[in-house]
Amino acid sequence: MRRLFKNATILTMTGEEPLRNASLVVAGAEIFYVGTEPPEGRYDETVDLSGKLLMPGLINTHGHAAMCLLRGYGSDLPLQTWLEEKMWPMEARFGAEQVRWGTALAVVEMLKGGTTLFADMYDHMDEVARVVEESGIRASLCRGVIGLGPEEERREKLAESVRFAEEWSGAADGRITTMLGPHAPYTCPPDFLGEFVAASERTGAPVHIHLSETAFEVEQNVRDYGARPVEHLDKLGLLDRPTLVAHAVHLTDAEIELLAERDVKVSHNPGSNLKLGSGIARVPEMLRAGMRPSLGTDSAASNNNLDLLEEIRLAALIHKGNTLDPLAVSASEALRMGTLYGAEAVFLAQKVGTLEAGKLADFIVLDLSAAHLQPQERINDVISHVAYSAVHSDVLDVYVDGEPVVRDGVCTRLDEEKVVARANEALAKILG
Ligand SMILES: CSC[C@H]1O[C@@H](n2cnc3c(O)ncnc32)[C@H](O)[C@@H]1O
Ligand SMILES: [Zn+2]
Repeated sequence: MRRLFKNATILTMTGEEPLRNASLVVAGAEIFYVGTEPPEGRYDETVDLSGKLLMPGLINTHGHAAMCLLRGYGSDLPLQTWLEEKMWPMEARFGAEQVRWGTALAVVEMLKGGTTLFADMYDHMDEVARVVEESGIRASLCRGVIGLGPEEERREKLAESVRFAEEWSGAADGRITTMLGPHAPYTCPPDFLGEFVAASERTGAPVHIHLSETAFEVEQNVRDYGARPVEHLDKLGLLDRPTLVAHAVHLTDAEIELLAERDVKVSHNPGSNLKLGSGIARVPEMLRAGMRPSLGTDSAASNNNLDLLEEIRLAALIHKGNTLDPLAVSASEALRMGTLYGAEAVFLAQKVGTLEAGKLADFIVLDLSAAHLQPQERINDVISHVAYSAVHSDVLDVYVDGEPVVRDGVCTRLDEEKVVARANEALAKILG
């Protein structure tokens, strides 16, 4: 299948300037051409994108999709209370059905908001993978493991994490990649984390873990293990593995240097960190140290949505306010965080994250006609429009692997009405 998208404003995310009156040619799952002089030839489909913007799909690098079922439950609590008194007791009642429909609900929301790739850490991951297969989205998945139980249970969970990573890697025509998911240094004892390091060495799977999300967690780690979480993980050899850390809010200068040196990938989750009162990550310092932090929503229970455009806007705003520096995170940097740096964070930068010939055709089309995106004269910067003004309902079409998964704001492969009904039923069942 060859498709020509023409007359668009295109943000390739390879340079600063948008291309005007530009074209994108997709052949099969790949981008064949992007620029202003499309090759002559026959196309199976030609799409006129006058008045529209075409850009790489958004990449959500940290979340727990099935927790969509817990949206609006347990709000306004700090992380530890929220987890221990609200989330974990409810999650203990989740089975495959809750994870399946909670995840489907999340995927509908993410796709419609322009997310083409999400990273997920949860239980019953076979269900999550099946939703990814069916919906057409791309995902980096790991079985999240809390290692606070008895030895036997821990061993089973680690084995399950490895089985999942090996069995699903490359599934759904390559749309699924996998990682190992020890939940956090405060839920996985050091010897257990060491076993994840060994499993990562053996399988080649990267590690996805929560890190230094709250001041409490850092103090607890010092009390329990005599080191802050970053040093703790480094001593265990975990940071020598390809690693994605979620949050990384409470870091010292030396820790930022170390994470940069180890090429550790960060998922910055501004919405969740604000809602749980965890703090504001030192993103400007990370950028100055040469790191390329990506963006995540975390779950809908702590955010309360899965809207990457909103995280881009938050990232571009909160660090200016926090540092009193309007240059702290620019609009174009925030857009890179939501696209290219996201691809790097899930180790897929060779394949997605920018629009370039040879890369996979994961892209979105935004309608620029709404009042809140005007005017569009020479002085009005389209990058600024996307970062500060665009909202999820501006997303018209979403393509993954060159195939439309959202058209005119409607999911092509998931039935939204059915997903909403089943998600509500699945939650009702466990509430009794
Ligand atoms: C073991 S599966 C994942 C596990 O993570 C929990 N979770 C959700 N949000 C957060 C967060 O912000 N920090 C730490 N842990 C979080 C979720 O409830 C699952 O149990
Ligand atoms: Zn999380």
